[in-house]
Amino acid sequence: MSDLSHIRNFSIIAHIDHGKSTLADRFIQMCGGLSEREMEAQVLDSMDLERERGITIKAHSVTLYYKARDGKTYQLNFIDTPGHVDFTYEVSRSLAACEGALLVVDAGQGVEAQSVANCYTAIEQGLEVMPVLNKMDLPQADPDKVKGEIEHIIGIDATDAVACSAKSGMGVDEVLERLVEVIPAPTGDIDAPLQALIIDSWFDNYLGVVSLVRVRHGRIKKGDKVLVKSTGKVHQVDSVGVFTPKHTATEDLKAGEVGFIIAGIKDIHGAPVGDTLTLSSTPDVDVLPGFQRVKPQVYAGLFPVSSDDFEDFREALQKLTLNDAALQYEPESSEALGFGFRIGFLGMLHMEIIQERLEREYDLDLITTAPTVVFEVVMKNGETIYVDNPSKLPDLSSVEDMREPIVRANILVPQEHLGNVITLCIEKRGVQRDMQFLSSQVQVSYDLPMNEVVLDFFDRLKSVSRGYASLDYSFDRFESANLVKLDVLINGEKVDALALIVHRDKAHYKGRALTEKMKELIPRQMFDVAIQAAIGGQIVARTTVKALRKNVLAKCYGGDVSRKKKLLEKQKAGKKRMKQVGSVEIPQEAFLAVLKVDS
Ligand SMILES: Nc1nc2c(ncn2[C@@H]2O[C@H](COP(=O)(O)OP(=O)(O)OP(=O)(O)O)[C@@H](O)[C@H]2O)c(=O)[nH]1
Repeated sequence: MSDLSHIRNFSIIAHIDHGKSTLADRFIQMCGGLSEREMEAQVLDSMDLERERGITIKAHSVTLYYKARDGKTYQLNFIDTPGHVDFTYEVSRSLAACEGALLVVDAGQGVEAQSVANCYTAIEQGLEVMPVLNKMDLPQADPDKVKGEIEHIIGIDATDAVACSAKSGMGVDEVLERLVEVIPAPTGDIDAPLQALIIDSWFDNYLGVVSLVRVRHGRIKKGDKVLVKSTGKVHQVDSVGVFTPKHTATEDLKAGEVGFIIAGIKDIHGAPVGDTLTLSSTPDVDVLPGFQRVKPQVYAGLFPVSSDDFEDFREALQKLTLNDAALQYEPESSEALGFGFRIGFLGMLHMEIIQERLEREYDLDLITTAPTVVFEVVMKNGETIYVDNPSKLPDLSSVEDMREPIVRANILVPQEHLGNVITLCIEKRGVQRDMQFLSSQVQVSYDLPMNEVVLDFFDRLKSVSRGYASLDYSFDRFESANLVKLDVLINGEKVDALALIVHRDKAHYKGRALTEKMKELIPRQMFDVAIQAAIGGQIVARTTVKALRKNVLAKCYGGDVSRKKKLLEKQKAGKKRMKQVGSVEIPQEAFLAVLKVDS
């Protein structure tokens, strides 16, 4: 057996904004991974979008060398995890590479649902969880209260929780000391045949596919012939190394270590996440337990505003999937919007990010249709189909049963906001499953239709609880529901891209609210525009956008050229995201009007 006692592999579990990135930056600073100049704010959140939104999406790793008080130098491999509920699946992957996890809790804010869920995952995977109280510099920090919450809600001992401030640096050395003390060293045999788990793979424009791996046994070095177990393909290793966080080549990667491998693999499907690597000389090595495949939860159609952009759009999607295995798409054609793609997303945040990347990085103008979940439809002929597009719903006369996805949602909320949260859950057709009062917070679970949750539930929950409630949810089952298709007609023409699947009890209300909202969003045109909502053949709501009477420019005083120009520019910018449907110009917002009709 080899000596791995100097290695610590760990992740940080934290709710969004509790300070994970700030703490990681401190670690990097203290362990000298980067010079002061290179120490750009929040190095781990490297993607522009991530930085702007201040959230961590992709799991990365950093290898640091920490000289502890016992005089020994430890190799710390920190695997980053995303904090947002849409990306929960990436968490369990990152944890699979670790022996321990730091549970970072904002000492002013207390425990939040997302960290509870991730903590349970860590405990299930057999990790040592070490609580850390962060933001101790804040006046509202209440360590005793938060320790109590960690013990009550999560059920781990928090008496020895280390208190620190990632921002000021206070107590951070104590966090590192405790880390090497309580998190176990990995086990593994350097002399055994190579067995390595792919934690993540991404496409780099210069390097090709880069895979982050955790080596269980054996060693791997440049020039080795590596075998990808699931594909059976052999590739020659071009380089191995670690992120310090700079991309740094090393001589080899050994049992217990975490680092990257580059082996001339063309696309990420050639190095699937959760797969096992070995050497071509030892093809019989056992496959390590992998990860559950992620399934998209939300689907939407995306269409280029100009049909000339279709091929560019296809190429952009191909490139994005190189880095995002969760992204799935297939061509879709709509009578109203022409050719585009139906894309599956993990959640609304994922959708927004992809949309933004397509527009920013690939300079595409796209129209997105209202997102929908997948419905299970049992046909009278016994066949079961899955519908991810309302306009593809079969005629109800041939349908035996319609089923909608139900999620189990766990919500943590301070008592004073509980009433509002319950009201919201009832409004969203929720069924209460459990409620527990814990010191200052209440933990409630609800079964909720996923359709109600993915669209705006999270935002509503935040607003009814003044930001204090937190949420974690996961798919539970399909359940029969009285669902109907709500069609929208513009000047008497059904617009397929505006169709929705809704609960029958809410269909009339939704139809009215939707047509009202669309009336506000569709600009006045040279003629009246009638907006109708219909269920089956029956019209349930109608509004009209009155024809435009005078030229907008007439409003400006004759001489004010700059103002005129501004107005024209504004109109032009607004135009970019409009789509001509029949004779009517419909703006992007009108396609997403359903997201704005509740409350
Ligand atoms: N006062 C104070 N603020 C802190 C401390 N640690 C982090 N912050 C601030 O809290 C905010 C969130 O910190 P991040 O490190 O970005 O949080 P995160 O958990 O990484 O968030 P995600 O990347 O979105 O998961 C930032 O504005 C930090 O400056 C601390 O110890 N004290």
